[in-house]
Amino acid sequence: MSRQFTIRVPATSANIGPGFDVVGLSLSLYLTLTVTVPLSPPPSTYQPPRLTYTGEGADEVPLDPYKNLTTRVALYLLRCHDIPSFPSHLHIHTANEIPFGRGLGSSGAAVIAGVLLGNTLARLNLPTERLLDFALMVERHPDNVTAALVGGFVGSYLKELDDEATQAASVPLAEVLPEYPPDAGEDWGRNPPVPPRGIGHFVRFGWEESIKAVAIIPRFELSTAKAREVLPEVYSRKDLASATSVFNLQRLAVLTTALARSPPDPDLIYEAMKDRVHQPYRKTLIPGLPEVTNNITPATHPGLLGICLSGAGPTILALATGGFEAIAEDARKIFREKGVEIDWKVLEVVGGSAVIEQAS
Ligand SMILES: Nc1ncnc2c1ncn2[C@@H]1O[C@H](COP(=O)(O)OP(=O)(O)OP(=O)(O)O)[C@@H](O)[C@H]1O
Ligand SMILES: N[C@@H](CCO)C(=O)O
Repeated sequence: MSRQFTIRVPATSANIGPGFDVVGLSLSLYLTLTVTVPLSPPPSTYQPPRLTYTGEGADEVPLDPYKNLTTRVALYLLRCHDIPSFPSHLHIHTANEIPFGRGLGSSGAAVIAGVLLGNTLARLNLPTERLLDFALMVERHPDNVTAALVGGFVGSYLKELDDEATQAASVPLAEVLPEYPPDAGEDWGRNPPVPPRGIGHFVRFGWEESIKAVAIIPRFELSTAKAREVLPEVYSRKDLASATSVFNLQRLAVLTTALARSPPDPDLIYEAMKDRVHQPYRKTLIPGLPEVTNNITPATHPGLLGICLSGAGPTILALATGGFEAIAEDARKIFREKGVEIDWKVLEVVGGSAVIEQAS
């Protein structure tokens, strides 16, 4: 006899141009975990989870449960609730459609899957806001994880915490997700830091359902860490006064409502999806980025609404109501001139994560 449940987490695109670290959109590519928990495992010795995996990232993802991001996050949640280890003889099969390191929120999805895995295994029934606290202890910008958890077009901020809570939320990642010893047994030493309550806050914006997302996905990986390293450590006073921050704030304020309007207005949205905070710096890592975003416009490509870098890149996200193939194939030509090959998909904006218990 066994208990079986499935966890399904969508891909996400963060930023949508001006909303750096603020907005995210959940998209119809999924990370799916099928979890089997034996109800009466052999009594003899403890057996750690057995991981199997198919799909995107299969050639690089660790199958050791003490090294894999999803299971390490699940163990973090369990240990914060005084549960020292996974149930014995657990089997977790992952089927993944979200490419790694492309700006489609693969790590955010893996973190949310881990939080939901811990929550469901231990039947903790934590509310969404508390699940988000745990996710934010691992992935410290809220845009991807919030959209992956709650779904849709979402804006989020991190609450200003008091000194004690700020310290608790800023512990090094190595303490949240320690390197477990290779001969991991029952005794892990002291428990990891429990997240303060109410770190992340969010709101779901409206979304006009005729708008689809064309993901133009270069065939190379770019880690978020590397794409954050190229951002300036300090923005100048001139940048903050006008050129950068006001430019982005003006556009973001318009964008959050413009994407809910029917029919969507391409002139308004194309301009509102421009950015000066992160994309100009990331072009050094993504050959063809400015050429694609400047040359594919509503005037040249009817149906296009706006175009931006997806998350930390290298994927380009085009929001459109039609003309998908022309948008993607013209982007392909521009990228090819720079020596970059791409794949593309038309994605829907979807709901958030789901956990489905199978009747046993
Ligand atoms: N399903 C998964 N299982 C385990 N680890 C994963 C999984 N998906 C992603 N990861 C880890 O996350 C890394 C990619 O994270 P990274 O933040 O660099 O990019 P991304 O999340 O795909 O893009 P972005 O944050 O810009 O949307 C992978 O190299 C891998 O280490
Ligand atoms: N807001 C993040 C998203 C990537 O995880 C960034 O652009 O770096």
